[in-house]
Amino acid sequence: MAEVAAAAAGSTAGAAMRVQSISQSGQSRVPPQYVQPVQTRPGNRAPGFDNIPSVDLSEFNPASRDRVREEIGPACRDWGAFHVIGHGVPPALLERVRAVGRAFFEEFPMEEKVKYACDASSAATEGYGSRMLENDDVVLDWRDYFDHHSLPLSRRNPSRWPHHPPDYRQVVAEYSDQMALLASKLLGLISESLGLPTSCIEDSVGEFYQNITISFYPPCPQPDLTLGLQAHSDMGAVTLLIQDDVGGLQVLKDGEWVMVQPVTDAIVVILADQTEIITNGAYRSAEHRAITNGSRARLSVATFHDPAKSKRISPASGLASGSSPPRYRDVVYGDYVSSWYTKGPKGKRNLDGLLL
Ligand SMILES: O=C(O)CCC(=O)C(=O)O
Ligand SMILES: [Fe+2]
Repeated sequence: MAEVAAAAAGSTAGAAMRVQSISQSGQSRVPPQYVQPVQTRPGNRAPGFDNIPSVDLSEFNPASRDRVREEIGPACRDWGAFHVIGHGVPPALLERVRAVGRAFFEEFPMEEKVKYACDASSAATEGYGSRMLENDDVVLDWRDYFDHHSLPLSRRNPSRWPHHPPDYRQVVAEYSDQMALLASKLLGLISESLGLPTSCIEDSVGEFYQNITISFYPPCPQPDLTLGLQAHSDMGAVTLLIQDDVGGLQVLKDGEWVMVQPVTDAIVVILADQTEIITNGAYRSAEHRAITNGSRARLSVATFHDPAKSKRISPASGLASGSSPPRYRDVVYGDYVSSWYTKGPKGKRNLDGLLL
């Protein structure tokens, strides 16, 4: 342990232990804080499904809109997560954002990385971090990350983002804009697939508060005992995620963990909790987690689209009236976020707490 502590000593703010430092120290066992209790360990793969569903948005025009809606509806209802292909975001940009992320984690020395450390004493601050929750009694995730506050533009300050490689900031800014456009297009289709006006869900969410989190999961000496990221659903409206070819994202489907197999150039769409509330439970947020890998480092880039903290979220009137009353209590989004960070995700317990 002394070596691990020494290897992690490069961290300053909050003295957070960096998973990458532990991984590089070459220990054959993970420190005890990373060992999951038996019931949440990765276990065996579910035999039932090879992958989450896939929806092709190419040739997206008024004539194909019906087909796309018909595919998106069941994917949202039965899974809450699906791949989109033919999404119009240039594959070179997806590759570039993965490359700049990898460069930060793998080419920057630790003493440079920690200059960007996020404020470990409060939740979801921008920068380089290793712990999602402040609470000390939780099992730790085998993950380091960099969180960027990217939209609205008033929150975007690229001077707080890594300065290397030289195009890091420009790539992340361009990626942010492309993801917001795609999120808006998807929320429109998702609304239509429920018979709602195109803008219904986006109007309920309001202006997007977008964060981009690049997660880095270093090789783990005990992948059977650990999780890269504990089971959770995302808090906001919709998450767009890309991963590399290592794979490790899993989605819970009918009580079994299904591997999200990497699909070249695809983007994973993950419905988040506010969309479940707005659709009055017609569409469910996806419970998901990341497992670790014994030999290869894995990188993912998750782009979250959330309401403003002051926004009150409630089921859409078109889905919660007459014979189908509201199934969720209204919530001010900022209160939802505070409670999520205080209690921790434990699957979907925060959303379940709003059920009427
Ligand atoms: O790395 C992944 O695949 C999952 C990331 C994720 O779920 C998150 O950041 O909320
Ligand atoms: Fe997530």
